[in-house]
Amino acid sequence: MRISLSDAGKRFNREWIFRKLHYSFESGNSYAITGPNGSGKSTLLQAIAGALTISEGKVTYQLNGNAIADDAVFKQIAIAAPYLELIEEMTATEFLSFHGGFKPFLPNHTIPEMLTVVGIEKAAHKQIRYYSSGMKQRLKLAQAVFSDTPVLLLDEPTTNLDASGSAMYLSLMEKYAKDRLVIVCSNDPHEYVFCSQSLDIMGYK
Ligand SMILES: Nc1ncnc2c1ncn2[C@@H]1O[C@H](COP(=O)(O)OP(=O)(O)OP(=O)(O)O)[C@@H](O)[C@H]1O
Repeated sequence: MRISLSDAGKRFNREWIFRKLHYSFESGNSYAITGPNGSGKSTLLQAIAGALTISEGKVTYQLNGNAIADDAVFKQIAIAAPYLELIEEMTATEFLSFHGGFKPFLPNHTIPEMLTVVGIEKAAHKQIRYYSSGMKQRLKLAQAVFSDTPVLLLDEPTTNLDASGSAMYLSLMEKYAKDRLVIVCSNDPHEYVFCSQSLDIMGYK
């Protein structure tokens, strides 16, 4: 998978968040998008995900050398981000099962196994509304990381996680980031320690 931005720019009202961004993201690599609070990391990630229309330039997607239509892109991308809501009325088991109906999970991974890996197996049948913020974050990571997609987008992946949760996240990356295209938006070097490439959004103002 290859995601290319050419001359990409995004403006909210009169303010350019980023501009003249030429960059290609390729499978087998992990990228960090860095920059201070409010600099536009999440905005850029949303543009990469195809969830936000850019104001100028182009975002294109290629799988094995073939262009992917914009409306087929979502099947290729899994994302975990603070602004993406869980369905609070569901249990974690129901939520992952519902999600798996749209986007299959990696083969040979059952829902109980996924919940065990992220450490919330005891709450498998508890409604998400009663989860702590760290438990919700663990569920978001499970949903994204175990999706069978070539692209994995993570915005502030260790938000609300304790030390064991942060270690769990890094071991997930060690196991499930290889061969995929992973992009992490972060201010915290611990979250992107495994990334080989980094893009400082302040260079595109
Ligand atoms: N829908 C919107 N309408 C107007 N302005 C917006 C909108 N979304 C984001 N912004 C602005 O765009 C800028 C970049 O926000 P963004 O959330 O992308 O930054 P960030 O680098 O991810 O920040 P943080 O590190 O705090 O998460 C901010 O000034 C923000 O107020």
